[in-house]
Amino acid sequence: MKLGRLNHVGVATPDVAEAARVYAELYGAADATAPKDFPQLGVRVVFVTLPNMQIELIEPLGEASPIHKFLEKNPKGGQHHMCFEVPDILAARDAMRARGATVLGSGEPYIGAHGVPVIFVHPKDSGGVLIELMQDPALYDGAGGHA
Ligand SMILES: CC[C@@H](C(=O)O)C(=O)SCCNC(=O)CCNC(=O)[C@H](O)C(C)(C)COP(=O)(O)OP(=O)(O)OC[C@H]1O[C@@H](n2cnc3c(N)ncnc32)[C@H](O)[C@@H]1OP(=O)(O)O
Ligand SMILES: [Co+2]
Repeated sequence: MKLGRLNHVGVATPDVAEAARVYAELYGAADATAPKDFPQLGVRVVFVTLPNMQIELIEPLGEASPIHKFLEKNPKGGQHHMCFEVPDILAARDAMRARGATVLGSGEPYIGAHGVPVIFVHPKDSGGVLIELMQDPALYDGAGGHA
């Protein structure tokens, strides 16, 4: 298993609409979706699309959100994770474990905001950077993840 394309950088923020305004007005990155809630993932999301990748602005939906603690520690928000595409998410999960990394949660891939299965690798395994691995959408056949 080796990393493929950088799909997105996740940025935690207390207010995705306000963060999207900053990327549009300060950087001219105005190709952004409307805020959308993903209650099953515990986040509200705006995708800012750039020529080569996306910025995924994420706001917590309540205290059970996986980014709630991060925002408690960083109230103004900050860079949260990087997401790379992989050709086979189950093979990637197994490779991470075989190489001694900690796959978060149950380790079962689940459907992320892009509609394909994802897993997360603990930040302690990558020098303090939380890594999301995403099934390459072009190679997704509908298998390997649950909603
Ligand atoms: C939009 C949907 C989806 C997509 O489709 O793209 C997403 O990207 S959603 C993104 C949010 N979801 C996740 O992050 C899921 C996986 N995350 C987790 O399981 C947890 O958040 C975590 C990474 C295990 C952290 O656990 P938590 O309980 O929130 O905090 P702790 O205080 O226990 O953290 C332990 C340790 O890790 C450090 N940490 C926490 N978050 C990060 C981070 N984003 N980047 C780097 N380091 C992080 C934290 O500081 C602690 O360190 P120590 O104090 O040194 O132990
Ligand atoms: Co993400």
